[in-house]
Parts: sequence; structure tokens; C-alpha cells
Amino acid sequence: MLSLAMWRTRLGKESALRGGTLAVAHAPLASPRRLDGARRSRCPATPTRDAAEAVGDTSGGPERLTFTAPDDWHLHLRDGDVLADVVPHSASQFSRAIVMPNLTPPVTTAKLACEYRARIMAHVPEGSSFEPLMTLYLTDNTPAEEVHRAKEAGFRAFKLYPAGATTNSDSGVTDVRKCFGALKAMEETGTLLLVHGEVVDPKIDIFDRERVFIETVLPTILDNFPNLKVVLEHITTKHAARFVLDGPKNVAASVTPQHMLLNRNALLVGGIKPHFYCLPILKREEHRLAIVEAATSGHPRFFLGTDSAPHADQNKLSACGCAGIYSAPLALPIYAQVFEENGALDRFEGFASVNGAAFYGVPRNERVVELVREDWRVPANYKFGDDVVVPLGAGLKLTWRLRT
Ligand SMILES: NC(=O)N[C@@H](CC(=O)O)C(=O)O
Ligand SMILES: [Zn+2]
Ligand SMILES: [Zn+2]
Repeated sequence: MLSLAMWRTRLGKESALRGGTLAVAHAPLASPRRLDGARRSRCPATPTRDAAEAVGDTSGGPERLTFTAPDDWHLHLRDGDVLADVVPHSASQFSRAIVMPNLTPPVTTAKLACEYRARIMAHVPEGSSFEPLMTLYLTDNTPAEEVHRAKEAGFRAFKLYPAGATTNSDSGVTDVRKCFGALKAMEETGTLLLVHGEVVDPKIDIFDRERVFIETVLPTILDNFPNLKVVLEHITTKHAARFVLDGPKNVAASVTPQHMLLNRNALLVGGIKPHFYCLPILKREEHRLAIVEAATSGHPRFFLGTDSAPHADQNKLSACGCAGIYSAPLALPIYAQVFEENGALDRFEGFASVNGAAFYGVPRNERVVELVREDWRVPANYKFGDDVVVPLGAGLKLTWRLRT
């Protein structure tokens, strides 16, 4: 079995132009709209047997993991036709998911969130108890009354996108001070603020945007609203990890599978890999290590948030490709494998199923699920409307599978 650690090493070393495991691991690159994985890569390569069969460092571990059903605290489901393709993937893996509001137009009101929720529910498979937890999109003009309406409708969180920071963030916040009225109402009602923590100042290098946000914007928020519950979403730097470890109890962080698995070499060495492009962008290895250490530490304010963010493949394979990595169908096994490779399987349940619920103030799931040790290969792609979406780790063999 190819361990994730070995996969990562290969991604860093091997050139897509020469071929190798890497081209297999991140899937084909040519014409969209094929579901059979048969698209020819521009980087012709076949999996090497030694790579596929290599023994990782996870042998000898348990054969099954029985634990409280997990939740995904950061998920993009999109809208329209593709809901039919992506909702069942999340519903098969997670009990609940915090659903991001960055649609076009964005979900800025409780009414829009109710309507969006109904569209999602229409695609939850029969027999599934999957529950989408809706969020609202914060703008410069969000009135305090909307926070109260959201609270009454049972919605627990608003999402702060700095304007221009990421996918569909154009209507986001231009200056956090413009939101002070809404933030005050959120603090008073116990509504969470979920943060895409990057500054957008063009003078700030893309690899520094999270750190600068943490040093500048975040203190402005927390100094003015010391009781506001804040989730730093999809953290990518040692600075973010340190901020949560040392910070006040009202600040937590969600962690994605890609930021635990990959550093920026995976994205940029040996040819650019658009399927590894997401925001915040993958960082140096020292940051990845800090994220893994924090997430596997057992600290209660780090929890699972996939940031599964599907984009049609033709929009990824573009001169101006979209940011976002699709991971919903395989994130859970990947996280489990990362925890195992880091000797932290005993802390997996806390990260996946306990810490997030505790921070959000919702009951832990009563249902129990089972991950069984079973090899399977991540498909090259999944249907996505009339195109396909290439998942994280396409073609990679994984060692855990959720028994459903
Ligand atoms: N993470 C991403 O790279 N993309 C997300 C937006 C986001 O979470 O920033 C998306 O909606 O595509
Ligand atoms: Zn984001
Ligand atoms: Zn996201």
C-alpha cells in the first residue's frame, strides 16, 4: 500500500513531464465529460507496481475504527443540477455539514438560506439523516436584524469572505469595521463568525495572506468583540495553528485534508497541478507539519472541515483556473490515514466527531459509524452536472473505507 507520506514524497520529487505516480495520483488532464477515467493525461504515465503495492507505515494497526458519526464543518455543495451529484457524497460520509453560502448570488439572508436548504434537502438520499447546517454570507451591509432573523431560523453562523479573497467573494467584506453592527449582534446572539482568513491587499504575497490577516484583521475583530465565537477556516500556516493553540477559548480552526497532506511542491514542482490549487494556497512543508501537529494533538479547538469545493473540470483546467479541491467522497478515509500515519488514531474521533460539535454548541451525534481497513482506489473523477470533477487523490489507493 502506498502510504500518504510516500505519495507526498513522490509528488514533490517526480516530474509530470517524465511521468510517474504523480500523474496517476492527480488524474487525467484532457477533454472533460468522460466518467471512465480514460482521458489521456498530457503527462503519460502508468502507476508503477512498486508504488501501488509499497508497504506504508500503517500495517499492524486496527482493522476497524468504530466511532461517533462525523460532521463536516466546512462544505461547498454549490447549487442547481450539480446538487444531485455532490449532496449524496457528503450525506454518505457525514451526519451534518456546515454549508458555505458563496453562491451566485450569495446567500445573504435567512430567507435565501431557507430556500437553499430546501434545494439541498431535495437531494438527500432516502434513508439518510444528513443535515445541512446553513450559513449566511456577511457583507458590508448586513444589518443586525438579519443576524436576529438567522438566529430565529435556527442558523448558527455567518461567513466572512474578504471581498475578492476567493471563489464568489466579490460581495464580501471590504472593511471589517463596516460589519461591526452585525458582529455585535452575532456576539450577543451566540452566532458564530466563520472566517476566510486572508487579506487581499495586492502588495501582500499570496503565501503571506493568511499570516497578515491573523496579525491585522483578526485582532481588530477579537479586540472589539471578545466574546464572539470565531472559526478560522481551512488553516494553512504555523501562525494560524499557533494563534488557536495560544489564543482565547472563543477561537477555533477547521482543517482540510489537503492542508494536512500536501505542501506547495505538490502544486508546483514538475508541472502545475490545477487539481491541487485551492485557497488559501498550499504552503511550505514547515506549515503543513504545524497543521498536522495541531490537528492530531487532541486539542479541542481543531476540527474537521473538508472545504470540499467542486469545480467543473473545464474550469480547473483553464488559463485562469478556479480555486477549490473536491474531497467529499474520500476526505474521511484520508484524514483517518493521516492520523494513523502520525500515530494519532486515538485522537481521530475527537477531531472528526466531537470537537466541532462542542465548539458549535450542538449535541454530539448519537449514531456510530465504522471505518474498516480495506483498500480502494479513488476514482479518476465523478460526474458533475454535464462535466466531471476530479477529486483529491484521484487514482490513489486508500486504506480505510467507511462502512455504510
Ligand atoms: N477553498 C477554495 O479554494 N475554494 C472555495 C472557497 C473557499 O473556501 O475559500 C470555493 O468555493 O471554491
Ligand atoms: Zn475560504
Ligand atoms: Zn471553502
